[in-house]
Amino acid sequence: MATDSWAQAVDEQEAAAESISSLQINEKDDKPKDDKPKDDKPKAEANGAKTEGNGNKTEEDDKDDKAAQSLLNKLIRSNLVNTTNQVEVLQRDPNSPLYSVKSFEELRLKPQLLQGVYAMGFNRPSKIQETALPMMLAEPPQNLIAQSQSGTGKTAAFVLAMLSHVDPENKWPQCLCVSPTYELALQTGKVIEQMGKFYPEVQLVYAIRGNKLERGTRLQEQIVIGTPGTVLDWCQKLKFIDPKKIKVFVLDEADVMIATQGHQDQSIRIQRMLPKSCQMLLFSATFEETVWNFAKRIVPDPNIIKLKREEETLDTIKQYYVICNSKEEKFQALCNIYGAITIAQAMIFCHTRKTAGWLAGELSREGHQVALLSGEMQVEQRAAVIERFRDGKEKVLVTTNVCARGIDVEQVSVVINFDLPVDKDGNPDNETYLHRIGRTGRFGKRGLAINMVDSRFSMNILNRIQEHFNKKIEKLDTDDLDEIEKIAN
Ligand SMILES: Nc1ncnc2c1ncn2[C@@H]1O[C@H](COP(=O)(O)OP(=O)(O)OP(=O)(O)O)[C@@H](O)[C@H]1O
Repeated sequence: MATDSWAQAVDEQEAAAESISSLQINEKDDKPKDDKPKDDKPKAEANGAKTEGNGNKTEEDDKDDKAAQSLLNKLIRSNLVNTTNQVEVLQRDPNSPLYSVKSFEELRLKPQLLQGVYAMGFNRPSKIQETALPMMLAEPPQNLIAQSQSGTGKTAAFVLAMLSHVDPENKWPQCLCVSPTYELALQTGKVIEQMGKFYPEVQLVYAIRGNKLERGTRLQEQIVIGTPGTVLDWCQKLKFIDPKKIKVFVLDEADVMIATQGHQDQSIRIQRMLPKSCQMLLFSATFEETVWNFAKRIVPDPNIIKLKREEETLDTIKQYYVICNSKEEKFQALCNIYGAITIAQAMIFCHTRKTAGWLAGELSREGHQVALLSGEMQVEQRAAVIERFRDGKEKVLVTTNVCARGIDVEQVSVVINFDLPVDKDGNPDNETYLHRIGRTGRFGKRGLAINMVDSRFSMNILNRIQEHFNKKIEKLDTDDLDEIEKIAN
């Protein structure tokens, strides 16, 4: 599909890739192992708690790590790594974000919650769960700003923290969790319901548009999950919640809550109503530097879990790019991919509603079961589309950025960037890129991310994304079916 007009751009691409390889070598040689600024040192680390990437390993730990690594290598060599036991293998690989040395029992969860965790099929905590939970459950409560790769169990971590902190005897809201979208609030609410299944004394209420309560209501539910506007109304105007009684405040997808003007105003106004003693927990897979600094300013004395740039991408998600010359060629490439590999479910991201609508139409004509989701739809409609997709009623979801974050659908094996994510100034939107590709490869599953490049401009965006994450994105020729087949193995 590549044409001559692309030759130069491809050369630039390959040159960029080469410079990435050499960058990697330099990074290893020159960069200090821990590049966190000194004052970022988590309090809990000082207390002896283990945090990601700390240097306090004992010889015994090293031996364990080596043994785990050697077991992993053996398993890989003997082809035992398949999708069913992959999570288990990753949980024993010290380099994986799913690695843990503790069991859920050791995290001292209430028996009802332990039962909930096991009923959800979780065997061991992930790295973020193992690291963040002791910090979140410590007494006196400590604030936390935490970053961990997409799909590594952040939601489960802060849900367990909220459920642990609730006093079921007290019939009023004690934990407040704010999500950027209606769909995400619903999804997180589901996790609270599942995890709290054996803890029926704890109740949950959704502060989302459409949930109209009578004036004068005083909520009895201990956990409130919602979107910032409605939560603010419930605290301030309608007084359904007494903010002074809130013990835990969670900002999910914290970077977008801070970076988006409207969300930021509302979140800060909510925060100002909370008591000084209220624990603040901020979670996201991405924190751009300025947002990170802002977060540190608004959260008093926080514990910090931060990824190094090269840790942000997941090795379980293989990334490719395809060169095309028009949207029709991109569509053809997509058909070739579908013709060559079995795709359980796919999410396809477009830059505009118009392209998304066009693409959904073309895919339907080809016989695919397609769902279309874009920003102009009513939130309830959007939630219904996601629910159908989650249930497998449609196999392809064509969407814009509205769905880039947080949505957790295990069966998504491929993410296609039909258009690469750019911000309003035409620069690469690295954070959105990471969130989009993170819709696949959930909790150790393998995933494919395929980027469609259709101009010199988008080639440049792709190069800059590679440079940002210091991660090579391989070229894929979608005219060669054997080559496509290979990437799925
Ligand atoms: N310890 C665990 N063992 C097995 N599966 C888990 C565990 N923790 C979470 N999961 C599952 O992994 C998937 C991803 O988890 P979750 O949605 O919490 O990730 P996340 O880090 O919040 O993702 P995102 O960054 O996309 O918001 C979910 O389907 C969840 O049920």
